[in-house]
Amino acid sequence: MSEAMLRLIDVSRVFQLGGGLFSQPRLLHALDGVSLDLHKGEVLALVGESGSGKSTLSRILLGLDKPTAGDVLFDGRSIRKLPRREFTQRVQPIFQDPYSSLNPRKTVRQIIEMPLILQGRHSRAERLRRVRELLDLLRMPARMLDAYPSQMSGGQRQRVAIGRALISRPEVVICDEPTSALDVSVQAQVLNLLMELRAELNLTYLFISHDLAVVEYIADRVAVMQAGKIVEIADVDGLFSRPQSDYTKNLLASALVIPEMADVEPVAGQK
Ligand SMILES: Nc1ncnc2c1ncn2[C@@H]1O[C@H](COP(=O)(O)OP(=O)(O)OP(=O)(O)O)[C@@H](O)[C@H]1O
Repeated sequence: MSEAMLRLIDVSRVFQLGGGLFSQPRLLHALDGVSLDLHKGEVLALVGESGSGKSTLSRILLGLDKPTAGDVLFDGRSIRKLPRREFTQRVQPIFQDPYSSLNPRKTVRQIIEMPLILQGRHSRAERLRRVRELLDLLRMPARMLDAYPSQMSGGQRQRVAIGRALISRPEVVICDEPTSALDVSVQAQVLNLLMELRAELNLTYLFISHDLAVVEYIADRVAVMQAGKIVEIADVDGLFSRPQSDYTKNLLASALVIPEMADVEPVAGQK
């Protein structure tokens, strides 16, 4: 496997909860000595139950939060020492909810070109050319340029959020549950689009998801988190066919329960 684009070295993040005049604060170890490499060109999925630390890890990888201990390297350099502008150009997020992450008062064109405006290096014509190019890549018609988020479907909004992430030509994309707010029928289209874009643009993905079926479909490797630690990391086939830790085995077993049935009370007299 090729070199690490992002490398977490023994990263911890401790939150102080509560505490007052007469009580000590409680320390919550959201991340506890996590070391992890994201290799160039791979899709590394991060799974684990709610509260295991996935979002905290992604916020630290994006430089939106700082570790209490340890370091994060991007392309061999500590992100603490990288100019913020360079880092945000090369590492971009795609979040779960395209409804709240898009400004309802901006058009598709204005939303997608915003990162280029912030960079301040592109003429108006150059920005429009890049947005048009991206719409093509996103399989969206050029007439959508002037549409507002309220005029679009959930899938189209997530395509726009993907466009905004890709306009600055990043190398790494941190996808935090990018399809979980979408209808099942639209999820597959957006996942396929993400995979095509990865091949066309040579992208590297860290892909956070609760949905193990999605992970099995999209990932090359899977890291499993429990209570702030990585308990297992393996190639996707190995992890699904030969899970090593009890935690991973339980996670896979619970995913086999049909969600609709899990909430149904057994009928009296039946098991
Ligand atoms: N800003 C914060 N202040 C205090 N505690 C926090 C903060 N952010 C996260 N935590 C705690 O850290 C732990 C890990 O949270 P995190 O959101 O990273 O988990 P997660 O695996 O992403 O969960 P989910 O899948 O539900 O999003 C949780 O116990 C959470 O309550």
